[in-house]
Order: sequence, then C-alpha cells, then structure tokens
Amino acid sequence: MQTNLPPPGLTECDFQLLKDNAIKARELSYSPYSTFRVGCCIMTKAKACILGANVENASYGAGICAERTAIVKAVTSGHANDWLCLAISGDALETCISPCGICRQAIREFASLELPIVMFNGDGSKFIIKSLQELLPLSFGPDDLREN
Ligand SMILES: O=c1ccn([C@H]2C[C@H](O)[C@@H](CO)O2)c(=O)[nH]1
Ligand SMILES: [Zn+2]
Repeated sequence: MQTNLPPPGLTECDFQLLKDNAIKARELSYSPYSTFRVGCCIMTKAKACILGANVENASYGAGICAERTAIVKAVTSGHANDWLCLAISGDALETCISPCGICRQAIREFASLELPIVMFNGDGSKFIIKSLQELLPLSFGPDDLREN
C-alpha cells in the first residue's frame, strides 16, 4: 500500500478530515494513569467519522484503547462492516503509534483485510499507512469459525 498518499477511496479533503478527527479525538481521552492520550477516527464509506479515545481505569487492566472505544461506538451505531479506513494519533510528537495486538484483532472482526490503517504522529505532520493484512498477517477471523 502506498504510504505517502491518502489511502484508496479518500480524497485529500477526506484525508484532512480524518487527520483532524484522529487528533481531536485525543481530547476525549481519560488517561490519568499513563497520561498518554490516544485518539481514533473510523471513517465510514459514507465519510461519517466515529471518534474514540483511550479510557483508563484505577484497576489498570480494565482500561480500553482508543481503537476499541471507536469500534464499539461504530458497531453499536449500526456501522459494523462499512469502514473506509481507521486512523489513530497518540501524544507522541515524533512517533506514529500503532494499534496494539488486541485492537488489531478487534478491527479484524469488522473490516476487510484491505482496510487502510493510518498512524499519525501527535500533530499529524507524519504518518504511516498499512493495511490490516500487513499489521495482522495470517489472522484468525469470523470465516474460520464458519468452517466448523
Ligand atoms: O494504539 C494504542 C496504544 C496505546 N493506547 C492507550 C492504552 C493506554 O491507555 C495508553 C498507554 O498505553 O495508551 C491506545 O489507546 N492505543
Ligand atoms: Zn489497543
């Protein structure tokens, strides 16, 4: 997948909207323990933006990542299999953070392996784009259970 251009299906304008929302979503974060805010924007094929942020917990393990917050919002508002792309942005200025393993698997449930995942640095001046297939090769998904 080309990494210096907007992902397939997105205009420059869409890409700007995606970036602005992934960055803005960080403002929704509840992260008093790590103080590391992460924002996520799922853009649907109709170009609707669904935002999520990491929500931590005093019992650390009960915290949830930005990606899964956005996924749960999307699915429970009727957007399970109509995603155009997913983007994240973390509080790290230099680094383009990437989704953790659990989030990669959670994305896998509701998207095709071609889904572009855009990883922005903190101010959106840098980004890396990888397909879900690239981030989660040889994955296990809903179809594997249907063979049973
Ligand atoms: O891709 C990532 C990586 C980390 N976090 C969150 C989890 C935790 O709240 C904080 C520090 O790991 O960042 C995310 O939301 N998404
Ligand atoms: Zn995660």
